[in-house]
Amino acid sequence: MMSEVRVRYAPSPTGHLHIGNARTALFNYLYARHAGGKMILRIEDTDQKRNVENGVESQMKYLEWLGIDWDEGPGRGGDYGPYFQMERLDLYNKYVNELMDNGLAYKCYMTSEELEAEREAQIARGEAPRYSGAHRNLSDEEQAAFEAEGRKPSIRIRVPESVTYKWTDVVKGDVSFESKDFGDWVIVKQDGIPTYNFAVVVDDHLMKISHVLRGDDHIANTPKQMMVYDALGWDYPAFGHMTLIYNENHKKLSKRDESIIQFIEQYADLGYLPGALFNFISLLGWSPVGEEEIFTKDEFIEMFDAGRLSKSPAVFDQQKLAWINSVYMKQASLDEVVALSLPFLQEAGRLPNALSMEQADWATALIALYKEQMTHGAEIVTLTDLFFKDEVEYDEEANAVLAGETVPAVLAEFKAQLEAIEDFTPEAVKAATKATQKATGQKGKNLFMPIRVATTGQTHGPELPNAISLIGKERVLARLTTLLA
Ligand SMILES: Nc1ncnc2c1ncn2[C@@H]1O[C@H](COP(=O)(O)OP(=O)(O)OP(=O)(O)O)[C@@H](O)[C@H]1O
Repeated sequence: MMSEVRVRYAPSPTGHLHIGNARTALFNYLYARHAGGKMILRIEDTDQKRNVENGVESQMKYLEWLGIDWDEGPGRGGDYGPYFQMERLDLYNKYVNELMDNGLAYKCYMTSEELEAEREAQIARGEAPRYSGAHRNLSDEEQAAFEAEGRKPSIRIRVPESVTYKWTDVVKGDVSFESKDFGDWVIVKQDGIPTYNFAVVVDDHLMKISHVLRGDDHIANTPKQMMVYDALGWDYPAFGHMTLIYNENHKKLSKRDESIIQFIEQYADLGYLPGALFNFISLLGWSPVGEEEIFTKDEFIEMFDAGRLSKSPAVFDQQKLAWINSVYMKQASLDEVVALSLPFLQEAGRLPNALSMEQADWATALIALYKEQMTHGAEIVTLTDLFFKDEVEYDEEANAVLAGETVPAVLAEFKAQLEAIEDFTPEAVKAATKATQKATGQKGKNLFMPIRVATTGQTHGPELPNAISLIGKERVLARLTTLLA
């Protein structure tokens, strides 16, 4: 019987969740859910200098926002809270001691200055720098002397001399590394905290992880981790190293890159829909069979096949994300799109926070007008600019339309028709347009373009009678008066 599929997403809380991290989390999630297995979240917080405030909360909050959940953990604020490595130090120590007792790990007292000098000398000799093994075989007396000097040891694993570490990677196929290319490396730092590559192995083993799926920035860590599996007599999990997500300048997305909008939180704050992000990220470095690109989460779970993971890096294309989000906005109900967009109009001071019934109806009609073309919630503010100001600006294209010979007659008639309207509804505006056509003999482009441009300042835009009705009688008449003066 195949053992249960158990995967994990293991971020360091050194920043916020970006599109690249989220892709790694999401593929683990799809892999687990497709196989009916388990997903585990583990926070790798041992590099304490690099941890940022709220890093953990933010990682968890935006995984959940995306719809990625996990199955077990000791809990922090809930049954399924993640595992935290800093809460597991005793466990790591137990295995460090086991290796020390077996002679597979040892104390090294070299200072950072001594290590640096060793490195420089190796580089000067044209050798690849690596730990020389100087403290591999210290006697008890030598160790005691270093202790007496007040030196604090780190602990290094003994790397075997000529072992080939090879595995069949879920993504990359056969991969191998030679042990001779590694010096004995540190498993416990001088401050007593285990290093990443050691803690990961203890955790992956104890958490019974069956498949380690991570970004290929980790590929050179895998042979080191295999050394720990071997030293502790444990079986390896399957490894899969997914290609990374690059930005449009072909640089790896990194938590520290502030030049592009790349954090999930930023997209949530801009009024993107979680389902759209989930859909978009699922297509980064993975493709379903066929041309279709819009799928629900359940469909992705059903279809997911690690054999279709791409072998070349995927580029994060913000325009494609905007397009996918616009598809989701079209599919969403008007209520959902209003709930998503209205707060942006309120934050921008366009509408009060507490709306009267009339204001709420007006805002709903306004948002409905743009629902089909919006790419995200925040965009409503710029899209609807013309509804909130008295004067509109006419650009070159607009002025060219307004310079038409028959335009003054059309606008004068239209203005007269609007003045007579009592209830300024889209239907009434439509009727006024018809009446203008009759009175002036102008139709088609010659009728609609001057009216559209004069009232909105734009040559393209949403449903015209609705837009004019929402701009309001007073403002529309003022615009026409200014133009006709
Ligand atoms: N650009 C990326 N594309 C895909 N996966 C990534 C990318 N960057 C990181 N990952 C993956 O995200 C997971 C969490 O990694 P980690 O928390 O170290 O984030 P990080 O973004 O690499 O951090 P930093 O940029 O600060 O080094 C790892 O599996 C890593 O391989």
